[in-house]
Amino acid sequence: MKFQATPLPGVLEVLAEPAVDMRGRFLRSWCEAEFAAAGIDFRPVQASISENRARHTLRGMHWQAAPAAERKLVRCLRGAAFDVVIDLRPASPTYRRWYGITLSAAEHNAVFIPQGCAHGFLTLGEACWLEYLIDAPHAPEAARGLRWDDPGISIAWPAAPAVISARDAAWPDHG
Ligand SMILES: Cc1cn([C@H]2C[C@H](O)[C@@H](COP(=O)(O)OP(=O)(O)O[C@H]3O[C@H](C)C(=O)[C@H](O)[C@H]3O)O2)c(=O)[nH]c1=O
Repeated sequence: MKFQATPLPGVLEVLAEPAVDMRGRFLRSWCEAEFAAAGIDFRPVQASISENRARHTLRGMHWQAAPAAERKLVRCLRGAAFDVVIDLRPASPTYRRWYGITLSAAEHNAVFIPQGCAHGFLTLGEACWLEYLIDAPHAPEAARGLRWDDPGISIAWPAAPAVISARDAAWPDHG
């Protein structure tokens, strides 16, 4: 796997290096040693799958408050999604900046999200599934969010959401 920096410090695109033969592809989706060699101490304790039926389903923008903060590796297992990370680390030079990346099952690219960043995505087709590898146990009481169309963040989504949960539609601006 290859690790590519993004404009947000610590947010990385992780590119697969599939072994391709006449049967198909085999690719390493996570490797403690390869992450460590890239300077990333990432040991997941939870793997989750987000199955989304409709095109332009939006989930986000979420993060977990300390001490339940998470590092996440997110990839698309089916279809494609516009995936967005927002830097919410006050000491970061890119504080309150966002970065978007298209994740697809065809590319098998992934995005590594450090602690202190909000995450969300918009599906780009029907039947879009994403997999999360997370390095902290789920803590519902630590869930935090900001609205997907926060004017102070101004994410350039490819489309408005057609499907969004009431909770996600009701998050406040980040202020
Ligand atoms: C997030 C999470 C949820 N769950 C259970 C709890 C609920 O019974 C169910 C759905 O949870 P929720 O509605 O919070 O899921 P999303 O709205 O998709 O939230 C996620 O989507 C955004 C885009 C994220 O980046 C986060 O991983 C996460 O906030 O899965 C778990 O068991 N473990 C988990 O880590």
